[in-house]
Amino acid sequence: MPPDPLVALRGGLVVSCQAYPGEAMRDPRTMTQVALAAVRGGAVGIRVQGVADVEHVTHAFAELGITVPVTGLWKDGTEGVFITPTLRHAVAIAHAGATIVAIDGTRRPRPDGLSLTETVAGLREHTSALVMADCGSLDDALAALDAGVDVVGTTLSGYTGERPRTDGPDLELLAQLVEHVDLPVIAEGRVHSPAQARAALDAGAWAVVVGTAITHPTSITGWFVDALTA
Ligand SMILES: CC(=O)N[C@H](C=O)[C@@H](O)[C@H](O)[C@H](O)COP(=O)(O)O
Repeated sequence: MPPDPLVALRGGLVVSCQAYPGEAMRDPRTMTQVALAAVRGGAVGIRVQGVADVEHVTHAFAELGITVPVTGLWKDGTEGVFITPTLRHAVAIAHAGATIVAIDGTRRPRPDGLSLTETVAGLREHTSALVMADCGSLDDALAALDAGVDVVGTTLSGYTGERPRTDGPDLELLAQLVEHVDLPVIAEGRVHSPAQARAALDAGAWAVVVGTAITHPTSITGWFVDALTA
């Protein structure tokens, strides 16, 4: 059986609460409020970006007695390997309070020259956090399994060149991971409706992460505006 925090996520919705550089909502207090609203709505997990947001959300949860596991990541840059790209970033996110640290789980060279295996080993040496590999293909996820991660996600499908950027979630990749990777598989990326979330669970996802469609008002507004102006 997987570790307890992963058991807590099973069959549920994880809400990713992220604002991008320069946006009005990019503030740890705002993201904490969004996270609290998501928990009130039934989210079984929260995903947040950056040391300050992880600290703020985990402190608020502790004060309020909320035990929902927090997955943390640190985005550094926008090109190539940018999701928790190095061991330094990963350790900082774990020390900020994340129960699960999401890291780039692709086979691309990492900026600090460490392999994924070395990164996972380093994280285990310095912290007790679980490790989620954000993958872009089946080969990524198989390599991540070998590297010793605890859970894999389809997070980077459509963003690394190995898979097409589907309109909705990459259910085909999800099914491949569920069949071939003996770890919990999290569906993440472009889940834009409750029906798509349900389809991901039905395809074998351990849990479903939704970000933009719940927590990014600028994108959601744009979808409506596009519909009105088409
Ligand atoms: C590719 C990348 O940078 N993904 C990031 C990972 O944390 C976030 O920007 C996404 O919002 C998150 O994965 C959830 O996906 P969606 O927002 O599509 O529901």
